[in-house]
Amino acid sequence: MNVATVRVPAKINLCLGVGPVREDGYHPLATVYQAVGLHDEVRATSRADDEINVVVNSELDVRSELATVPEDDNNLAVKAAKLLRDHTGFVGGVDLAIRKVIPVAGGMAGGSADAAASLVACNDAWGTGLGRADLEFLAAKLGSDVPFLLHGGNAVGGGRGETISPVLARGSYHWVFAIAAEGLSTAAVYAEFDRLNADGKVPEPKVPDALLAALRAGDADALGDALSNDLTEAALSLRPELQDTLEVGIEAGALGAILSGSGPTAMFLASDEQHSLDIAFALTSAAACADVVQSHGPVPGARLA
Ligand SMILES: C[C@](O)(CO)[C@H](O)COP(=O)(O)OP(=O)(O)OC[C@H]1O[C@@H](n2ccc(N)nc2=O)[C@H](O)[C@@H]1O
Ligand SMILES: Nc1ncnc2c1ncn2[C@@H]1O[C@H](COP(=O)(O)OP(=O)(O)OP(=O)(O)O)[C@@H](O)[C@H]1O
Repeated sequence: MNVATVRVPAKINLCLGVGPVREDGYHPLATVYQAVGLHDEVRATSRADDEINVVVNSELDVRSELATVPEDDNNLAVKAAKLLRDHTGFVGGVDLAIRKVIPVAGGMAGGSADAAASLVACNDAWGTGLGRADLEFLAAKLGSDVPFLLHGGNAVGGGRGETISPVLARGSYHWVFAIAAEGLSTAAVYAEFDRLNADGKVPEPKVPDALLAALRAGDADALGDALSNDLTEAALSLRPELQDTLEVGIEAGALGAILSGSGPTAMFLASDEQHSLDIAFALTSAAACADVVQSHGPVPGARLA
């Protein structure tokens, strides 16, 4: 019996450019990912038989959403373990234990993070010895965000999000996250994007030059101005009250304020630790969300603990 524990971060999209829906139902993206310091943990304990089991628990169960995380074959961490086993021909099973901190259905890629962590943890516990490139290949099959969660740091995402390329970046950034009481379905937000754009022509997405320049310079003010998210209108159409949450952070002087991915988490850029506390305080006082979390990025991707 071998045990491997992996810590994996959440992601945010500093920009999220969304193009016209493709024939396979996915949308082409031009995004810059950043991994941030909210971590899930996945522990893999190898089994001699062929069972793959999962249990999920959390010390931060602020929302009923945790109950919606499946403890069966639908869990993305289980899918990852099965994919690795099929790919390598390994004979044996695993018990997976997930400690969730990343908000569920929060637009921060929590499920994708657990899938990335499960790949790394099982690869270690089973001794299957796959390298980075093979793990990234499997990650792309599991979901659009999964390859980035292996990678971590900052990266440009293309294709449907699964193609990762490096970005020149410096600086560490202070973030405040407003966690909503109820999650939003990623598929539903993309469907709303299509509905809202049914009449117009959606241009091919592009990462804004101003954002890349801000990251190269490590300039938090410029980064705040350059944050963007093409899913904003769709997410706000499904959840109009998120506009109020964004405004509370803006009034508290956030350098930038957007929704994280498909939402409903709102993210605010602060200039330093004290500013981050001020924004967190304003959000809490205004009861603008269910929970407030301060964090920083970039941080590394899925790693053995
Ligand atoms: C919103 C983001 O988090 C931004 O990084 C991602 O685009 C979502 O990534 P994800 O949750 O890993 O998405 P997947 O599990 O691959 O897809 C979930 C659903 O989202 C929609 N989807 C996802 C990615 C994409 N580029 N276009 C899409 O239309 C599809 O309806 C898909 O069925
Ligand atoms: N390990 C997992 N953790 C969380 N959710 C999971 C997991 N496995 C499957 N799911 C399912 O996926 C749904 C979406 O959860 P997730 O937390 O990944 O959303 P998200 O963070 O909004 O995703 P993204 O940012 O990638 O769009 C959950 O409601 C749950 O049903």
